Order: sequence, then structure tokens, then C-alpha cells
Amino acid sequence: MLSRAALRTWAAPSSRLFSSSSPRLTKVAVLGAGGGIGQPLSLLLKSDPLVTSLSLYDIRGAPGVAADVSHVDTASEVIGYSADHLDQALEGAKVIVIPAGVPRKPGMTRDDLFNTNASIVRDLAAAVARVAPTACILVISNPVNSTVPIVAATLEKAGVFDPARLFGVTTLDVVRAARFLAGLSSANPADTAVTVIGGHSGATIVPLLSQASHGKSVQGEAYEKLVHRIQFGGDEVVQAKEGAGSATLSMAYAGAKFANLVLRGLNGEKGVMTPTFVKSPLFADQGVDFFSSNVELGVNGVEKIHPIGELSAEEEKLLAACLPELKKNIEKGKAFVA
Ligand SMILES: NC(=O)C1=CN([C@@H]2O[C@H](COP(=O)(O)OP(=O)(O)OC[C@H]3O[C@@H](n4cnc5c(N)ncnc54)[C@H](O)[C@@H]3O)[C@@H](O)[C@H]2O)C=CC1
Ligand SMILES: O=C([O-])CC(=O)C(=O)O
Repeated sequence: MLSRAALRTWAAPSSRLFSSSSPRLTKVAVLGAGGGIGQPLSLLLKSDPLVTSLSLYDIRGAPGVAADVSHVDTASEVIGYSADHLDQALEGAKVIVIPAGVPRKPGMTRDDLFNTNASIVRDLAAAVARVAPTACILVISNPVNSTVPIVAATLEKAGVFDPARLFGVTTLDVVRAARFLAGLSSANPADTAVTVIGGHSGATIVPLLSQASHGKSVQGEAYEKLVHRIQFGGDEVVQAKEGAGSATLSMAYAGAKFANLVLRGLNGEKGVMTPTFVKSPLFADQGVDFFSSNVELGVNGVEKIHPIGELSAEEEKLLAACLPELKKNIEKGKAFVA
């Protein structure tokens, strides 16, 4: 006969499995996992304890990336899927991150990627609508200002669009703003968080330095230079890579950081907030119905879209320049699906 202690020990695994405090089973899929962003992003997601299963898909190379990443000694399981197995890759996914598509070369704008990436993103969104219609979708593929409306319109066509579950990943702008601002005063970027609103390209990127404690003191030419660097940080990397692509490592970091925030919200953590490009009422009356601002994340995805708060005179001007361009980018995405 088993002793009481032995019975307790024997019973422990099943009670842990079903206890309310156990982490949820969270399958995360990466579409475009074989690419410059996809590979390091997959590695970082393998290190995230909130990811219990990692599904890596690409038209090229995903099984190899999966075999490699799967040797990392964290608990999650990793499976790679090749071109014909998109549906299997998506089955049961709670969060789907999309870095599939071509990157810029020097001299190109993000909008120049539209012709190639629009159909890639649309076709992946159609598969998500069919196989994992309730998943949270995190769009990295550029031009984000247009690809997010493309995903929305595709899901809408399939009758499964939930605005609370679609996110354009603008975290790299937030990461850059904190890093560049910290660099000016030798501060720790952890102490120089900046809210970045608008969209994700040039003039549509609007950093709200007046709302950041270290940002207020940056004035005049230094302010102009800092704003320009935040808005055009992507070009800095494209030029330095001399035709070999755009930001991949910092983007993987930003993508993993944002995915972790979404997962924390889905897991019921309160007060998780970050800027992200979502279907938004803030400027919808001006025809801009997707916009990045601080968003609270929760068990259903978007919990609350926060207002942009008080802006300085300079920021009002930046916002005025942002809105018409963003409107054009959004309309272009919608028109592509219509
Ligand atoms: N949101 C943001 O802040 C940022 C966005 N990006 C964008 O991310 C995208 C990817 O950039 P990289 O990884 O550097 O490019 P990459 O060319 O290195 O990788 C893209 C991957 O997508 C795959 N792919 C192409 N069509 C596919 C499909 N139909 N299904 C699945 N996979 C497919 C390719 O095989 C490739 O492995 C680009 O559009 C880039 O502009 C890049 C940096 C920052
Ligand atoms: O600049 C690019 O093309 C890639 C990107 O979106 C970024 O680095 O912010």
C-alpha cells in the first residue's frame, strides 16, 4: 500500500496540469520563419516561457530552422513546416507572427515593397481566416501601414475579422526612440521610454518626446535630429547593409518583445500597455481608421485604445504631416483587397 506522502507525490502532476495558475498552452506560429527576421525571432520565441509550442513556416528553409532552434534547452516544442503545409502550421495557433515578404534595398521606400508583399500577406491572411480565425495576428511585413489593412480586409471578406486581434508591429520604432533618446543623455534606455504614434514609415512615425521624462529637455536642432533619426532609423540600417536587406536582428528583438506583451495580456496579466498599429477610432473621422497609439492588452487582445494625450506644438505639426500619408497607405491596402 502507498503511504500518504507517496500518494501526494503521485497525485501532484495531474493537479498541477489542471490548476488555474498553470500557464496556458500557447502555440505561436511564425510565417516567414526562414528569413532574416524569422530566424532570430524564432530563436527568441523559443526562449519565451509563455510559448509552449512553436510552429515555424516558410516557403523555404523552415524545417532546418526548426531543427536548429529545437535543440535550445527550453520547454517548448518546435516543428518546422515547408511550403505545402501552411494549414498544419496554423492549426491551433493562438498567436501568429508574420515577417514573410521582401525587405528594402537602398533607395527604396517601404511602399515600394507593396507590389510583392501585398499578395503574400493577403494569401497568408486568407489561410489564417480558414484555419485559425480566432488567433492574434502580429504583422511585421512592410509596408505595415498597408499590410495591416490588407489583413483586416481579407479577414472581413471571410467573415472573421476581430479588430481586437490584429496588430501591426511598430515596436521597433519604440525601441529605437528609447535607445536614441538614451544615447543623448547617457541614460539607461529602460528609463527613456517614448510613446510613438501614427504608422510605420517616415513621416507617419510620430514620437511623443514631450510626454517622455528625458524627452522634454531635447530642444532645437537636437530635437529635429532626434525626430528624424527615429522616423528614418530603418533607412540607416538599409544603407549600412548595402543591399543585403533591412533591420533583422533589432526587429527580431522588437517582435519577440511585442509577442511577449501580447502573450502576457492573453494570460490575464493586467496593465500591459504598448503602442501598436490597430483598427482605431482615434482619427477614424478623418478617414484614418488604423492608427498606432498606446494600447492595453488583455485576454482578448486589444483591451483598450488610449488617447494620444497632450501634444507639443512640434508634435501637432508631425501629426498633421502623418495623417494624410497614413490615410493614403491605408486606402491603398483596402483597395488591393476590394
Ligand atoms: N515592422 C517592422 O518594423 C519591420 C518590418 N520589416 C519587414 O519584414 C519583412 C521581412 O524582412 P526580412 O526577414 O529581412 O526578409 P527576408 O527576405 O530575409 O525574409 C523573408 C522571408 O519570407 C519568406 N516568404 C516569402 N513569401 C512567403 C510566403 N508566401 N509564405 C511564407 N514565407 C514567405 C521568404 O522565403 C523569406 O524567408 C520585410 O517586408 C521587411 O520590410 C523589417 C524590419 C522592421
Ligand atoms: O526600414 C525598413 O525597410 C525595415 C523597417 O521597417 C525598419 O527597420 O523600421
